[in-house]
Parts: sequence; C-alpha cells; structure tokens
Amino acid sequence: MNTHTGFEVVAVEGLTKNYGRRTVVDNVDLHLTAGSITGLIGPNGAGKTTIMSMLLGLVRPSAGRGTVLGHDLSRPADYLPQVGALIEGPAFFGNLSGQGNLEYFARLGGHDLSGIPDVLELVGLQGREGDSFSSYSLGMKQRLGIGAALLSDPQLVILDEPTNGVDPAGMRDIRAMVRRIAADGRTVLISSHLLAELEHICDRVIVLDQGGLRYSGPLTELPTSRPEVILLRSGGPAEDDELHRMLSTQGLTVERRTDGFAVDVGNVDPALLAGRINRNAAESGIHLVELHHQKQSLEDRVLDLVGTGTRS
Ligand SMILES: Nc1ncnc2c1ncn2[C@@H]1O[C@H](COP(=O)(O)OP(=O)(O)OP(=O)(O)O)[C@@H](O)[C@H]1O
Repeated sequence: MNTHTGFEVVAVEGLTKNYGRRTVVDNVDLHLTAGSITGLIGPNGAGKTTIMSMLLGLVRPSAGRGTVLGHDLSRPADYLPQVGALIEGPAFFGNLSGQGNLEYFARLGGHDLSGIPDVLELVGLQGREGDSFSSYSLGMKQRLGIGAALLSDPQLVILDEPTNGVDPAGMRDIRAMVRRIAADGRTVLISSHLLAELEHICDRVIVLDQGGLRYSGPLTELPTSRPEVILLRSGGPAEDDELHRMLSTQGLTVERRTDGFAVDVGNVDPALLAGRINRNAAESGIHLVELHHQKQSLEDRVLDLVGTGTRS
C-alpha cells in the first residue's frame, strides 16, 4: 500500500448527498494526504456525519467520484479493511474490563489479540485496561471506542465528534491520542462543531455549512474579516493627541477608539511594528500603558464563515 508522504489517502471530488429534494452535502471536495490530521468543522446539521458515512460506505453518495486509499470510492469493501472509524460508539459490555471488551471486538473482527497492548498504549488506557468499562469516564469510554477502531491497524481513521460531551481534561487526552495515532503515519479525519476543540491538532480544516464547503486549507490561512491591529493606550487624554500625531506622521492607518488607538498591521510583521511604535513613543516622551497585538481568533473566523446558528 502506498502511504508515503504526499500520497492522497482520500482524493474525492464533488461529493454530494440528496435526500429527496434536499441536498445535505453539496459538491464537496476532500483531499487528505498521508499522515495528516484534518478537522471537519461545522455546526449541527452541516453534513459532517453524512460525509464520513459516505466515505465509510454507510450512506451511498448521490454524486461524487474519487479514491480512498487508492481504491474507488464506489467500492468501499475494497478499502474498508484499512479504515477504522468511530461514528457512533460501539456497544461495550459494562461488566467487562477495557481489555475484555477489546478482546471481544478483536475476536469478532478476526484481528490478532497480540495487537491489543499497542492499541491500549495508543489510546492512553494502559494501566486502566483491567478496570470495568462501567467505571470509565466518558472520555475513557470514547478512547476505548477509538481503540476498538484501531484493532485492525487501519491507515485511515475517521472520528465523528469524539470529544462530544467530554470534559476539558478528557478532551486534552483525546487530542493527545489523535496526535499519537497520526504520528505513526496514519491519516486522521476528525469532526467537531467547535474549532477550539481541534485547532491545536489539525494540519488542515474543512469548514462546512449547510452541506456546502466554506473553506478547505491550513488553519493559518482561514480568511479573516477584521484587520489585525496593534492596540495602544497612552497615559491620558493629553498624551492621546500627541500619540495620534506621532502615529499619523509615520503613515500608519490609525483608528481612534474609546479606550485608545488601533493601528492597522497591514503586511508588516506585528512584532516589529509594535517595537517601532514603542520606541518612537518613548523617544517622544509618550507613556504607553497598553500595547498589544490583536488578531481575530480562529473560532471567530470560522463563525464568520458559517454564521452562528445551528441547524438540523
Ligand atoms: N437519513 C436521512 N434522511 C434525511 N435527512 C437526513 C438523513 N440523515 C441526515 N439528514 C440531514 O442531513 C443534514 C446533515 O446531517 P449530518 O448528520 O450529516 O450533520 P452533522 O454536521 O453531522 O450534524 P451534527 O453535528 O448534528 O452531527 C441534517 O439536516 C440532517 O437532518
């Protein structure tokens, strides 16, 4: 199998799903390179689960073509043995241990039991494998579910909202686990309705809204609707006028705000600009009580793309 760097584990174009006259996934292109972690972000009803279900052969696409792990999208049976997924958690036995549950699912799937210790390590449950499933936290239950999906040693791992309902510590554990999964060269597609849950682990994000693709690319290149600014505040009104003059004579775009000034960063390195302003202010005898770089948060940029409402 071909999973060298740059290989497109998923290369799908025009993926579409219609239910009756309603289009719930509309002409979406997906390109996932080997070893990458891609976040599928969008509000409730955006089409995340439907896209994952189409890749997994659970829902038949209305249109779209391409390949998954080099096999044709229209023949999921050819590639599914190399795919692990958590769409709805498997039904585990509460009275069995984590280890016992994994052994059950390994036997069921015809997988080698000798892989279980590696899986437990990957999902961070080593040392807790002997505890009964019913004693696990929600985050641990989710990680065991992902462990079950890893028993076949898949190359592509698809996780639908694994952090849903999990507390912040549990989310952190899931994020660490996802990084470990990808570090071994596996490709991960993971969905969430909140970018904040995924922003520190994803190489790329796909932003969906109402079935349509709003953005696909690196997080750092998410479009921004508000300019990056340096926020400044001087010691008082008397100094404000002086500060305004100083900034204007430097050819900067300055907006006066109730609590100071916002200087448009433009294409300049914000750290260099802040340093220059600070130096010039000091030389002009202006005392700055605030000087910081303000950037639109990634979460806000996603909300700009999708609106804030949820739909089902
Ligand atoms: N079998 C179905 N028949 C008709 N409509 C469906 C069906 N399955 C899903 N939908 C609709 O498709 C849209 C997308 O649903 P989907 O579950 O893919 O969204 P999602 O982004 O995963 O949302 P959530 O975050 O709530 O899980 C929704 O409006 C949903 O009601």
